[in-house]
Amino acid sequence: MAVPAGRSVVFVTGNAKKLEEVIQILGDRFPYKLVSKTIDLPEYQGEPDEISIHKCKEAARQVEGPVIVEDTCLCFKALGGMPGPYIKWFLDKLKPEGLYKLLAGFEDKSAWALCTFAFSAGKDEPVQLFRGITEGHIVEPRGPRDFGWDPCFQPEGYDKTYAELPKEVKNTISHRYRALAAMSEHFSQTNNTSPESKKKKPQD
Ligand SMILES: O=P(O)(O)OP(=O)(O)OP(=O)(O)OC[C@H]1O[C@@H](n2cnc3c(O)ncnc32)[C@H](O)[C@@H]1O
Ligand SMILES: [Mg+2]
Repeated sequence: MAVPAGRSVVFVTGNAKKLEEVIQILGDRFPYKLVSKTIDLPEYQGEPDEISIHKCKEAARQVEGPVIVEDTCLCFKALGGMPGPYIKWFLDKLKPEGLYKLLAGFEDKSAWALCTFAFSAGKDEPVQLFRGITEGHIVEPRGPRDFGWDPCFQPEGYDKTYAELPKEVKNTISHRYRALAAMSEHFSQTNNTSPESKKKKPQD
Protein backbone atom coordinates (compact mmCIF):
# COMPACT_ATOMS: atom_id res chain seq x y z
CA MET A 1 0.00 0.00 0.00
CA ALA A 2 1.39 3.43 -0.87
CA VAL A 3 0.52 7.08 -0.58
CA PRO A 4 0.18 9.22 -3.71
CA ALA A 5 3.42 11.11 -4.42
CA GLY A 6 3.60 14.55 -2.82
CA ARG A 7 1.08 13.73 -0.11
CA SER A 8 1.85 14.14 3.53
CA VAL A 9 1.93 11.49 6.19
CA VAL A 10 1.21 12.35 9.81
CA PHE A 11 3.62 11.04 12.44
CA VAL A 12 1.57 10.71 15.61
CA THR A 13 3.48 10.74 18.88
CA GLY A 14 3.31 12.32 22.29
CA ASN A 15 7.11 12.20 22.65
CA ALA A 16 9.02 15.28 21.49
CA LYS A 17 12.44 13.58 21.73
CA LYS A 18 11.29 10.76 19.45
CA LEU A 19 10.05 13.29 16.93
CA GLU A 20 13.35 15.18 17.09
CA GLU A 21 15.30 12.00 16.31
CA VAL A 22 12.94 10.95 13.52
CA ILE A 23 13.40 14.32 11.82
CA GLN A 24 17.20 14.18 12.26
CA ILE A 25 17.44 10.62 10.97
CA LEU A 26 15.10 10.96 8.00
CA GLY A 27 16.46 14.26 6.69
CA ASP A 28 15.18 14.35 3.12
CA ARG A 29 15.34 10.58 2.68
CA PHE A 30 11.62 10.08 3.08
CA PRO A 31 9.57 10.40 -0.09
CA TYR A 32 6.54 11.95 1.63
CA LYS A 33 6.15 15.16 3.56
CA LEU A 34 6.20 14.24 7.23
CA VAL A 35 3.88 16.26 9.44
CA SER A 36 3.79 15.67 13.17
CA LYS A 37 0.80 15.58 15.42
CA THR A 38 0.92 15.40 19.20
CA ILE A 39 -1.60 12.88 20.44
CA ASP A 40 -1.07 10.73 23.52
CA LEU A 41 -2.19 7.41 22.11
CA PRO A 42 -3.16 4.66 24.57
CA GLU A 43 -0.39 2.40 25.90
CA TYR A 44 -1.71 -0.95 24.70
CA GLN A 45 -0.68 -4.30 26.17
CA GLY A 46 0.50 -7.39 24.33
CA GLU A 47 3.26 -8.37 21.94
CA PRO A 48 5.17 -5.50 20.27
CA ASP A 49 3.66 -6.11 16.80
CA GLU A 50 0.12 -6.23 18.18
CA ILE A 51 0.68 -3.02 20.14
CA SER A 52 2.01 -1.16 17.10
CA ILE A 53 -0.89 -2.32 14.93
CA HIS A 54 -3.44 -1.17 17.53
CA LYS A 55 -1.65 2.11 18.01
CA CYS A 56 -1.53 2.76 14.26
CA LYS A 57 -5.21 1.93 13.74
CA GLU A 58 -6.19 4.29 16.54
CA ALA A 59 -4.00 7.05 15.05
CA ALA A 60 -5.51 6.50 11.58
CA ARG A 61 -8.99 6.65 13.10
CA GLN A 62 -8.24 9.97 14.78
CA VAL A 63 -6.32 11.57 11.92
CA GLU A 64 -8.48 10.13 9.11
CA GLY A 65 -5.57 9.91 6.71
CA PRO A 66 -2.12 8.36 6.22
CA VAL A 67 -0.30 7.93 9.53
CA ILE A 68 2.89 6.63 11.05
CA VAL A 69 3.33 5.69 14.69
CA GLU A 70 6.27 4.20 16.52
CA ASP A 71 6.56 2.04 19.62
CA THR A 72 9.79 1.40 21.49
CA CYS A 73 10.63 -1.55 23.74
CA LEU A 74 13.65 -2.10 25.97
CA CYS A 75 14.10 -5.80 26.60
CA PHE A 76 16.35 -7.41 29.24
CA LYS A 77 17.59 -10.86 28.31
CA ALA A 78 17.79 -12.04 31.93
CA LEU A 79 14.12 -11.09 32.38
CA GLY A 80 12.87 -12.96 29.32
CA GLY A 81 12.50 -9.74 27.31
CA MET A 82 10.72 -7.67 30.01
CA PRO A 83 10.08 -4.76 30.55
CA GLY A 84 9.76 -4.71 26.73
CA PRO A 85 6.73 -2.60 25.72
CA TYR A 86 6.15 -1.67 29.39
CA ILE A 87 9.46 0.16 29.65
CA LYS A 88 7.69 3.52 29.78
CA TRP A 89 6.13 2.71 33.17
CA PHE A 90 9.26 1.01 34.52
CA LEU A 91 11.33 4.03 33.56
CA ASP A 92 8.78 6.41 35.00
CA LYS A 93 8.80 4.71 38.41
CA LEU A 94 12.38 3.40 38.63
CA LYS A 95 14.39 5.96 36.61
CA PRO A 96 17.55 4.74 34.83
CA GLU A 97 19.22 3.84 38.21
CA GLY A 98 16.35 1.52 39.10
CA LEU A 99 16.45 -0.15 35.68
CA TYR A 100 20.11 -0.95 36.28
CA LYS A 101 19.38 -2.21 39.81
CA LEU A 102 16.63 -4.46 38.47
CA LEU A 103 19.40 -6.65 37.07
CA ALA A 104 21.47 -6.69 40.30
CA GLY A 105 20.75 -10.37 40.88
CA PHE A 106 21.69 -11.40 37.34
CA GLU A 107 25.07 -11.79 35.74
CA ASP A 108 23.62 -11.27 32.28
CA LYS A 109 23.12 -7.54 31.73
CA SER A 110 22.49 -7.86 28.01
CA ALA A 111 19.50 -6.12 26.48
CA TRP A 112 18.08 -5.03 23.18
CA ALA A 113 16.17 -1.98 22.07
CA LEU A 114 13.38 -2.66 19.61
CA CYS A 115 11.70 0.02 17.59
CA THR A 116 8.62 -0.68 15.49
CA PHE A 117 7.24 1.84 13.03
CA ALA A 118 3.71 1.22 11.83
CA PHE A 119 2.18 2.80 8.74
CA SER A 120 -1.40 2.92 7.57
CA ALA A 121 -2.71 4.76 4.51
CA GLY A 122 -5.90 5.59 6.41
CA LYS A 123 -8.82 4.38 8.47
CA ASP A 124 -9.70 0.77 7.57
CA GLU A 125 -6.46 0.34 5.58
CA PRO A 126 -3.95 -2.40 6.48
CA VAL A 127 -0.99 -1.67 8.77
CA GLN A 128 2.59 -2.27 7.68
CA LEU A 129 5.38 -2.73 10.23
CA PHE A 130 9.09 -1.86 10.01
CA ARG A 131 11.38 -3.01 12.82
CA GLY A 132 14.85 -2.13 14.04
CA ILE A 133 16.87 -3.74 16.82
CA THR A 134 20.07 -2.57 18.53
CA GLU A 135 21.75 -4.88 21.00
CA GLY A 136 23.63 -3.72 24.06
CA HIS A 137 23.98 -3.85 27.85
CA ILE A 138 22.28 -2.21 30.80
CA VAL A 139 24.90 -0.23 32.72
CA GLU A 140 25.04 2.16 35.66
CA PRO A 141 23.58 5.40 34.25
CA ARG A 142 26.05 7.77 32.63
CA GLY A 143 25.52 10.92 30.57
CA PRO A 144 22.81 13.52 30.07
CA ARG A 145 19.27 12.77 31.19
CA ASP A 146 17.36 14.34 28.36
CA PHE A 147 15.94 11.20 26.73
CA GLY A 148 14.38 8.25 28.55
CA TRP A 149 16.60 5.28 29.32
CA ASP A 150 19.51 6.49 27.14
CA PRO A 151 21.83 6.86 30.20
CA CYS A 152 21.64 3.15 31.09
CA PHE A 153 21.82 1.58 27.61
CA GLN A 154 25.28 0.93 26.17
CA PRO A 155 25.12 -0.31 22.59
CA GLU A 156 27.24 -3.31 21.60
CA GLY A 157 30.72 -2.33 20.40
CA TYR A 158 30.74 1.07 22.18
CA ASP A 159 32.11 2.10 25.55
CA LYS A 160 29.63 4.95 25.87
CA THR A 161 25.93 4.91 26.66
CA TYR A 162 23.37 6.19 24.15
CA ALA A 163 23.21 9.33 26.33
CA GLU A 164 26.98 9.88 26.18
CA LEU A 165 27.30 9.28 22.45
CA PRO A 166 26.97 12.29 20.17
CA LYS A 167 23.49 12.38 18.61
CA GLU A 168 25.02 11.86 15.16
CA VAL A 169 26.42 8.54 16.37
CA LYS A 170 23.28 7.34 18.17
CA ASN A 171 21.28 8.23 15.09
CA THR A 172 23.37 5.96 12.84
CA ILE A 173 23.26 2.85 15.05
CA SER A 174 20.02 3.11 17.00
CA HIS A 175 16.95 0.87 16.98
CA ARG A 176 15.06 3.89 15.62
CA TYR A 177 17.59 4.48 12.83
CA ARG A 178 17.36 0.84 11.76
CA ALA A 179 13.57 0.77 11.71
CA LEU A 180 13.45 4.05 9.79
CA ALA A 181 15.98 2.75 7.27
CA ALA A 182 13.69 -0.23 6.58
CA MET A 183 10.66 2.05 6.25
CA SER A 184 12.39 4.60 4.00
CA GLU A 185 13.73 1.86 1.76
CA HIS A 186 10.27 0.37 1.39
CA PHE A 187 8.68 3.70 0.49
CA SER A 188 11.46 4.74 -1.85
CA GLN A 189 10.87 1.55 -3.79
CA THR A 190 7.09 1.93 -3.77
CA ASN A 191 7.45 5.55 -4.75
CA ASN A 192 9.57 4.69 -7.77
CA THR A 193 6.66 3.06 -9.49
CA SER A 194 4.33 5.44 -11.32
CA PRO A 195 0.85 6.11 -9.91
CA GLU A 196 -0.60 4.25 -12.91
CA SER A 197 1.44 1.11 -12.38
CA LYS A 198 0.67 1.30 -8.65
CA LYS A 199 -3.05 1.12 -9.40
CA LYS A 200 -2.61 -2.15 -11.23
CA LYS A 201 -0.33 -3.67 -8.59
CA PRO A 202 -1.89 -5.80 -5.89
CA GLN A 203 -1.70 -4.20 -2.46
CA ASP A 204 1.58 -4.80 -0.59
O1 LIG B 1 3.43 8.76 22.04
P1 LIG B 1 4.46 7.69 21.84
O2 LIG B 1 5.10 7.73 20.49
O3 LIG B 1 3.95 6.32 22.22
O4 LIG B 1 5.65 8.08 22.88
P2 LIG B 1 5.97 7.39 24.27
O5 LIG B 1 6.88 8.31 25.02
O6 LIG B 1 4.70 6.97 24.95
O7 LIG B 1 6.84 6.13 23.86
P3 LIG B 1 6.55 4.56 23.90
O8 LIG B 1 5.12 4.29 24.19
O9 LIG B 1 7.14 3.97 22.67
O10 LIG B 1 7.38 4.10 25.19
C1 LIG B 1 8.77 4.00 25.13
C2 LIG B 1 9.44 4.55 26.37
O11 LIG B 1 10.85 4.50 26.10
C3 LIG B 1 11.39 5.81 26.00
N1 LIG B 1 12.20 5.86 24.78
C4 LIG B 1 11.77 5.68 23.50
N2 LIG B 1 12.80 5.74 22.64
C5 LIG B 1 13.91 5.96 23.38
C6 LIG B 1 15.27 6.13 23.07
O12 LIG B 1 15.71 6.09 21.82
N3 LIG B 1 16.11 6.35 24.08
C7 LIG B 1 15.70 6.41 25.35
N4 LIG B 1 14.43 6.27 25.74
C8 LIG B 1 13.53 6.04 24.77
C9 LIG B 1 10.21 6.76 25.92
O13 LIG B 1 10.54 8.01 26.52
C10 LIG B 1 9.14 5.98 26.71
O14 LIG B 1 9.33 6.18 28.10
MG1 LIG C 1 3.43 5.54 24.08
